[in-house]
Amino acid sequence: MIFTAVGNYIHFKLAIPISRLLKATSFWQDNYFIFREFKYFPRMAILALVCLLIAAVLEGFGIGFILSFLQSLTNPTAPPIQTGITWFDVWILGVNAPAAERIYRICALIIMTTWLRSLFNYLGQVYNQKTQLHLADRLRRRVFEQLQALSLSYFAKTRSGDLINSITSEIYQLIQAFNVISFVFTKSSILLVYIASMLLLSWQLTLISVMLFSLLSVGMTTLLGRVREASFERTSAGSCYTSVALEFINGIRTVQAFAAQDYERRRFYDASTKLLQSATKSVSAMSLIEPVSEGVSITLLIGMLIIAFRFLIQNGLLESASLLTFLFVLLRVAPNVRAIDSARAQFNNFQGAFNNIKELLRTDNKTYLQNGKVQFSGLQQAIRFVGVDFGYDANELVLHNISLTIERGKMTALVGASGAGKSTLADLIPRFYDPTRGKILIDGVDLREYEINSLRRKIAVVSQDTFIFNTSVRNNIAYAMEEVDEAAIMEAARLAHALEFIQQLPEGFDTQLGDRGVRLSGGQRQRIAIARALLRDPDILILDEATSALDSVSERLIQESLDKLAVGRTVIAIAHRLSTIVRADKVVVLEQGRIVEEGGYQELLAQRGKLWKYHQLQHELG
Ligand SMILES: Nc1ncnc2c1ncn2[C@@H]1O[C@H](COP(=O)(O)OP(=O)(O)OP(=O)(O)O)[C@@H](O)[C@H]1O
Repeated sequence: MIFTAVGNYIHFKLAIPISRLLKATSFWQDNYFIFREFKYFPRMAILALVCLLIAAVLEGFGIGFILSFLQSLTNPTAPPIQTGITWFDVWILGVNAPAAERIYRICALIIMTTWLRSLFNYLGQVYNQKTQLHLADRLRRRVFEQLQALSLSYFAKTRSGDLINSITSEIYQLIQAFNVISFVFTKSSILLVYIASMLLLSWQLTLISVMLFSLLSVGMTTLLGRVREASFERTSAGSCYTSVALEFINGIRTVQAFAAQDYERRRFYDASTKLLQSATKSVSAMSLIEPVSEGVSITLLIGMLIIAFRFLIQNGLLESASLLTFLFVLLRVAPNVRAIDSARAQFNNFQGAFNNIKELLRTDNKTYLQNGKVQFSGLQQAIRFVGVDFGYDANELVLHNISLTIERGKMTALVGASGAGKSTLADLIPRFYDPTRGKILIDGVDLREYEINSLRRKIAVVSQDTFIFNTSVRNNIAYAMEEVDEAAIMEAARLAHALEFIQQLPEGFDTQLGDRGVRLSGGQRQRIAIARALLRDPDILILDEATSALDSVSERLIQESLDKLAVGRTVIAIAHRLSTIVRADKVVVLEQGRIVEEGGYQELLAQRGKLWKYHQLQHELG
């Protein structure tokens, strides 16, 4: 018991000096958000630990048997090593049997423990890897849920390259870190067993070894700090590299059109060089750990030998044979200590990834849209904006004191110069953002009280930048809808005047559209978007420059379809071309985020105000 307690104490001293232990405590607290994931697969994690622990204990037994074997060979007349457990000593070790038989028994035991250790090591590794893969899966899901819950403003402020880097490379690194943790666990368990056997041989030498190796570990802390620092730099360089690469790929047309290959090459090479430099720094710092650790531990071993010889053997406190055996064990201990130091270095190397994922999963510094409970079954009367202010940045308002009523079944058009805030105003209705001040009521209920998905399911938005997924035409039109009638998809495509070009595609509705719909023209993408909106049969239809990418003939045809679709629905239309909104029931003119005119189209024209000016301008420009 005492030996185990001392061993435990010494083991911790050896593997993690006090200062590191304190840091480690805060480390567990800091990273609890990741460790708590283990509760979802406790059986696997526990099995991994138990198997690795059994393997470590078996390794200890193996060493004990080897020691016994060596002793039997070098000094056959000496009394055999015994465990003190009578049945084990008599029946297994055969202490009463002749020397030759004892040697055979020990050989058999060495072979058996080696095989058993290998088996448990294998099982431990399998469960360990499985645990890590499950952990990676859980973390990926958590990150995804976090991204789903975040307000759009977060995405406006964050580089997509950073997010992709977190979801891919950083999570991978984090899992590598867990690999290192289990490695340290295994090695520490083995060390514990070694230290117990060292204590049996000489507690004085054990104490000195533990103190010296602890000093070595403390000395390593400075080096580990450098590794940690380098890891943060590498994470940031990795994010930057992914962002640059992503922008280059996404913007390849613009890059080529502006003959910006040299400019992009410089950006890419810079990012790649920074990644190289930070990775080299981290590798150099890490590579230093092993040789330093090796040099110091060999020096310590020789020092031990001198101390033992000078003080213990000469004073008769230790026999030479015991010293040799002790050194044999110590020689096996040293590589384990070095391995643990290296693993600590590697672990520090992953700190950047830990911080990155932790930062991404933090909830206290991000904006979320609060979900309501009221199910939205459809607009009954009107959408009312009451004194709404909004700013993407709280200090810089984009909309000022908007008070507006959008009546059910009517078409409301938003008109104004570029940047006046039309799209922003429309974005508040499906709650892409919440007002900074004031409120929006639907049938008298605050928008925030509605269950967000029930609300969004009744709204369709056709915007200027349509996102086309890399899947078939059919799946793009019926995006995220299950069990949709084929005839309904065809009808939506027909109404959006998309049927003509879809039927000419090589595989019709089954044609894969490529990343972001690169295989379609701007106008074709817009038609797919209109078909997508029509298929949803929405209650509220937001058309934000929905026909801007179409030629005038297509625009007229689709406008007719949209007009038909608009019957009985509430439509909010944003258009620069006034011809598309002449049938609007109400026109709202915005200027620098303020409503400056509101009324029927003809009525406003008659007033010869802002709308009339726009009208005149467009008329003059033809
Ligand atoms: N995601 C965003 N983050 C920060 N500012 C934004 C964001 N989107 C728009 N803005 C700013 O808000 C203001 C209003 O933009 P908005 O897109 O609503 O104008 P708009 O009237 O629809 O213009 P356009 O007719 O050119 O589409 C602009 O000054 C714009 O720079």
